[in-house]
Amino acid sequence: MPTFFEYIDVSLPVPIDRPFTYRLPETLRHRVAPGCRIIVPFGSRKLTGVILRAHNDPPSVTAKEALRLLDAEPVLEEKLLALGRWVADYYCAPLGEVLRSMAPLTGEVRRTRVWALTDKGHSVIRQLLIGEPGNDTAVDLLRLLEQRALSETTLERKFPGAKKLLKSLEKKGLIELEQNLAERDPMRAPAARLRVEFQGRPAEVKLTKQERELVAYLELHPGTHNLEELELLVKGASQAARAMARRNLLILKPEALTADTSWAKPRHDLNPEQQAAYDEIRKALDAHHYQTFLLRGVTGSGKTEVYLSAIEAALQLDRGALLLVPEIALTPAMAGQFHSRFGDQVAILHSAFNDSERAEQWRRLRSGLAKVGVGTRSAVFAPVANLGLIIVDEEHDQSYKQEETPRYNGRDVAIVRAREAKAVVVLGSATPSLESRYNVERGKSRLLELPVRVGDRPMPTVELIDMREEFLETRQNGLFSRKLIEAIGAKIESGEQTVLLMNRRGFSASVACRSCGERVQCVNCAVALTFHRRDNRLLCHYCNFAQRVPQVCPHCGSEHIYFLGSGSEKVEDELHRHLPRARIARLDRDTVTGKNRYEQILGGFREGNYDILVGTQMIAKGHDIPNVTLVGVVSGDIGLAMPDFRSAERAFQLLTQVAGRAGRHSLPGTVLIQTINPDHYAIRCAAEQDFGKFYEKELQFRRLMRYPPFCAMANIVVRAEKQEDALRMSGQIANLLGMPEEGIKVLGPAEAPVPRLKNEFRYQTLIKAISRPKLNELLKCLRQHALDDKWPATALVVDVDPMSLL
Ligand SMILES: Nc1ncnc2c1ncn2[C@@H]1O[C@H](COP(=O)(O)OP(=O)(O)OP(=O)(O)O)[C@@H](O)[C@H]1O
Ligand SMILES: [Zn+2]
Repeated sequence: MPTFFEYIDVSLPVPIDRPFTYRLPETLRHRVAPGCRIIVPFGSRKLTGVILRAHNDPPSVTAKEALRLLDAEPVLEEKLLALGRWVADYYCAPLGEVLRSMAPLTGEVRRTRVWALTDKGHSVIRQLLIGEPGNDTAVDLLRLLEQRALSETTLERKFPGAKKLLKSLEKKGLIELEQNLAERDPMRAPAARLRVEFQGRPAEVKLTKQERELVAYLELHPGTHNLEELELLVKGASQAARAMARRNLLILKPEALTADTSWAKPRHDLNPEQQAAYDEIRKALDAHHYQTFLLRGVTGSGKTEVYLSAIEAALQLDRGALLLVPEIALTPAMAGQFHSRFGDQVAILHSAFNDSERAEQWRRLRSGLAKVGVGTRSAVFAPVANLGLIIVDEEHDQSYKQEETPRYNGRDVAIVRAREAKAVVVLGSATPSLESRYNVERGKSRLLELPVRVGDRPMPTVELIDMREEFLETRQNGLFSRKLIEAIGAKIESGEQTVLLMNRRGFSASVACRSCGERVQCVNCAVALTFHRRDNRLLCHYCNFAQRVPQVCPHCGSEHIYFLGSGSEKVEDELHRHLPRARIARLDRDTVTGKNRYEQILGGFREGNYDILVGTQMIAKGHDIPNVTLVGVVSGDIGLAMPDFRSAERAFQLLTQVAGRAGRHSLPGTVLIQTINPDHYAIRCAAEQDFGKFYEKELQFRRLMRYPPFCAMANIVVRAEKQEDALRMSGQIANLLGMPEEGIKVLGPAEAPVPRLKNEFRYQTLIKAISRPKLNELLKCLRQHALDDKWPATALVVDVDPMSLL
C-alpha cells in the first residue's frame, strides 16, 4: 500500500448516486483515509463529502482539486462505512445522503455559512480602492472580513442593515458566501482542561438565570463535561459553573482525573425469569457470536433490569454496548438511570441535541472514554468501539423508522450492524412487531419471555365499555360513560391516580357545515383542520397551517358551522365539568412546548400534584408510576379504520401499552376501554392482554393478504406541486411497472390516502414482492428513471419496509 495518494473518491450528499473523483493538493496526499470528511467543489457550491477510497488511478476526465480535509482520523471507520453502504443499498437511498445522516455533524457544517473576501476583495482592500468612495461602512466591513470570515448574523449585529450592503458587495465580486468549516466544526476537540461534575439538582438554593440554564443542561446530560465545551453549549456556563463550584453545588476538577468515576447505585436482584433471560444473553455474549433475541416481557416485567445486567456483562468482557430507545422515552430520568449504573461510561445521544452536544458524545465513544451509547434511532450509527451488544427497547415503536431519506429502520440496521460485529442483539417489547415475532418462527431470532410482572404483581384487570349500549341506555352521546366517570371519581376519593388516553390532540376533530356538509380543510393538505380552543384557531396536524374559525362556511356561505369529533383538549375540559374537584394535567404536543415541559408535567404527576393525567399516546409508553391504579381509554377505536395494513397492530400495541401503566406496584390496577367495536380482535386481544392470540390472528390476516412479513414491501410516492406533473410522473411509474414479473404485485398508482400534503399532490404505488432482491432491483430501476428523466430531487419517495402508508 502506498502511503501517498493523488486521488480520492468522495461520496457527496447529492441525488446522483455515485462517488466523485477529486485530485488531492500536495499537502493532503499523505494524510487522507477512507471515512474522513473533506470539502470539495461541486458545480458552483462547496460540499462536505466522505472519502470512500484513496488511490492513484487517474480518472478519464480531469479531476477538480479537493479543498480542505476536515478530519485527521476517519469519522466513519471501515465497518460503519460498510454499514452505510448496506443502508444505501437496502433502502434505495443515495450513499452520500446516508453517510451524511450517519455522521450528523456534517449537517452543522453545511448550515453555518459565512461571508468571506474573494481574491478580488482581498486585492481591493489591500489597495483600498473601494467601489463607492465615501462609504465607510463598506470599507469597515471588508476590513473585518479580511481578518476572518463571519456569519451574516454577526455582521448584522455589528453593522445594522448589513444585509443589503452584503448583497451589493457580493454583486461586485468582492465577497462570497462560504461554508464555515474549520472554525465551527464540532468534531474538533477543544483544548481540554477543567471538567464539571454534577450530581443532581441542589435542593432549595437560589440560582441565577445562567445557573438555572446550566443545571437544566446538566440534568439532561448526566456525567462530567469539559468546561470549555459547556461554554459553547450553554452561554455563560463557565461563569455559572465557577460560581456554583464555590458554593459546593458542583465539582470542578482537572480533566485527567475523571475517566474512572463509576459510581453504581443499588439495584434489584434478578428474579428467576429475568435471570433465565439474562443467562441466555450472557451465553451468547461469551460465545462472541452474532445472535438476535426477542425479549417479550409483559408490561412491568422488569425488562430494563435485564438490559442493565446484559450491558454490564458486555462491559466485563471489555466490549461496548448500544441501547436504542424510542424518541419520547429518552428523558433525563432515563438518562440518569443509566448514568447512575454506568457512570461516565455512558454517552447519551439524542436527535434533539444540537451538533456540538452530539459531537461531544461521539468523541467520548470514539476515544473509548465512553463504552455505552444510549440514544434514539440515529444512535445505531454511534462509533462504539468493539461493539458486543445492541439493545432495542420497545422494538415495535414507530419512531425507529426515519420518515425522510434515508428511510431506514434503526432496529433493522441494528441487526445488520450486530451481525457484522459478531455482536448480540436484544429486541425488547411487551408488544413485539409482527415481523420480529415471526422471525422467531423462521429461526432468525430466539424468543426470551418474561411472562409475569415482577414481585408477583398481577396484570391489571381490563373491561370493555360498549359505547353503543351506553348511548341506548342514556340517550346521550357523551365523551364518558357513567362507569368511567364513577371509577375516576372513586380513585380521587382514595387518593390514587388515573391515566386517561385520548389519542388525538385538539378540541374538536374537525369543523363542518350543516348546510353543504363540507369540512373545513387545510389550504396545503387534503385533511380536515382540527379545532384548538385554547388559541381559538383551526390547525393542520400535518403542516401546522393555522387559521381563525370561519364565521360562515367557506364553501356555501351558510352560517351553520358546527364542530364534530373530539380531542384531548376537550377531554380535559369535559372532565373538569364532571369532576370539578379533580386536579388534571394534560400531556400532548400542545402542552409539551419546551425541551423540559414533558418531564415537568410527568414529574408533577409522579409527585402526586395531579389526580388525572390526560394525554395522547405520549402517556402510553414506558412510564412506571406507582400510584396509577386506573387507566381509561376514551376511544379505543381511533386509528382502527385507517387505510393502513398496520392499523390493527398499532391499535393493539397502543391499548396494551397504556393498559400496562396501571397497577405496576403494590396496588392492583384496573383498565376501562370505551369502544364502539368491542368485537374487533385488536381490541378484544388488548383487553385480554393476550399477545399470543393477537399475533396468531394478525398473522393469518397478513398471510392471506400477503402483507409483511409475508412479502417485501415498498411504498412509492410521487409528489409535485402541480397535479399534472404528479400525474405524469406516476403515469411513468405505472408504465415501468406495467407487466410485473411473477412474484411481484403492484397496487396503484392511486391517490395517496392524504392526496395533497404541504402543497404537493401525491400519488402512491405499493409494491409487494416475494423476493427482496427482485424488489430492490425494481426500485433501483425506478430511481434511475427519475434521474434520467430529470425529475426534481424530491419528487420520488421510495419507502422500503414502510411503517406508515399515510
Ligand atoms: N427483580 C426485581 N425485583 C423487584 N423489582 C424489580 C425487579 N426488576 C425490576 N423491578 C422494578 O419493576 C418495575 C418495572 O420494571 P420495568 O420498568 O423495567 O418494566 P418493563 O418490563 O420495562 O415494563 P414496560 O414494558 O411496561 O415498560 C420497575 O419499577 C423496576 O424497578
Ligand atoms: Zn396542512
